[in-house]
Amino acid sequence: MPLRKKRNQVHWLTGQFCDAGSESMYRRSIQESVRLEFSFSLSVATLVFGMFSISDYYLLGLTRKFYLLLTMRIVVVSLCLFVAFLVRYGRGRFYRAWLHALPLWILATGIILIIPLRPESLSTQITAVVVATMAFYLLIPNLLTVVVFASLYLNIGFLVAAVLFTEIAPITALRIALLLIMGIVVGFFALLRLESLQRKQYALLFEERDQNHQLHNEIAHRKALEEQLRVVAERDALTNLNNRGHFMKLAKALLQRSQSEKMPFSLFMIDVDHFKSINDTWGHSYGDWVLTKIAKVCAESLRPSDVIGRFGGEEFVVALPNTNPNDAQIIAECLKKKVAELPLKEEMSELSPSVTIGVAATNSDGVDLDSLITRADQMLYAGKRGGRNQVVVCRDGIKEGEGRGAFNLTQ
Ligand SMILES: Nc1nc2c(ncn2[C@@H]2O[C@H](COP(=O)(O)OP(=O)(O)OP(=O)(O)O)[C@@H](O)[C@H]2O)c(=O)[nH]1
Repeated sequence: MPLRKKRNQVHWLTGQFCDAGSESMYRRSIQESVRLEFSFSLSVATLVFGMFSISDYYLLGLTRKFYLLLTMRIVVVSLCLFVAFLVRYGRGRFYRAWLHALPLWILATGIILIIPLRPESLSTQITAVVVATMAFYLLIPNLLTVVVFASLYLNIGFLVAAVLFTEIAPITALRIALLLIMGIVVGFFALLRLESLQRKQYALLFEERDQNHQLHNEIAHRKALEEQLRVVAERDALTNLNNRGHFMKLAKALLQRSQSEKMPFSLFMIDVDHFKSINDTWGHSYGDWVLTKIAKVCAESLRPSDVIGRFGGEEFVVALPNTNPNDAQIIAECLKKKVAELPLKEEMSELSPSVTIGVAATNSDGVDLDSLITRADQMLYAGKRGGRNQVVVCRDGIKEGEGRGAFNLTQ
């Protein structure tokens, strides 16, 4: 049998979970409602018990027996109401589980005590005992064992009192006993069914909650996987920048938007100078480290609206929407400066990293991303040919100047 099914198995005789852990968990979950229901049912039952003083008065008048009965009823009602209060509101040491059993025994004692005080009312008391037994079972749910013992005490005590204090024939005693047994049996099976149904319902709810939880975890796991896949599909593993494909997608959208809004758009091609010699001198892992540092400083120097990607090898590409050539040059110069100031590892102290940046800018509708990249690439190679470590700007296909200071703004 699967473990969960075994844990949720309900005992045929007690109506409780066979597994102690499940039972105590179930009890904890219903504790508050049991306390509320119990104190309410008990208060109503004891008040009804107290109201029988009216019939006592009509039958006995203001006699000694009436006063005795009245005193007994007042004591029973007061005690039971006090216990009902403790069960409902008692916290910590003022609340104990056995408080649920106590008032039932007090009430049962009260009912039994009526027989010696009013033996002539035996037939009425038989009805009262049957009704009280049913009330114990039906109005006080989730306490089957408590109720079983209290009802046995009530019924056996009542039968003994009836035999001792009334002069009934043995056959009548037997008939009363059978009637009382009937009440107990009906009450017991009614509550047993209720107890077992409630637990089965609880187990189903719990199972459902369990499955929901598993589903929730599964969804979270799939989302994390999706996110990982997205990162793999969109990001460059070394620098964590957009990879070439994703960059192209984002940059195309930015260019289209700039063109539809009639705003300028600029593009950088950035290439690390003499990167091969870095690899050759310090090894590939140091080369990787320098690449990630440069990628980081570039990404951090840009505006949130700009998009940067690794184009391949030691080459990066940046799309700058709403950026005219003048601003693009200022930004590119700033990037170049930051790369030159990069703090490096101690053993690389003689290295002064630099980048060459080719900049292409456009204002017109007809230019597509690929031709802009080609232009920026041409500027980059012009910069490399011109001695590296410089920014070369071209706008709308017209190369404006090379390096700092050689920048012509004429369109
Ligand atoms: N460590 C490392 N090296 C790479 C990576 N991608 C490309 N490279 C190396 O980068 C070097 C690029 O060399 P070149 O194309 O000759 O360019 P360069 O040495 O930077 O010279 P210039 O660009 O002309 O200044 C090659 O040696 C590649 O192997 C990478 O992800 N990690």
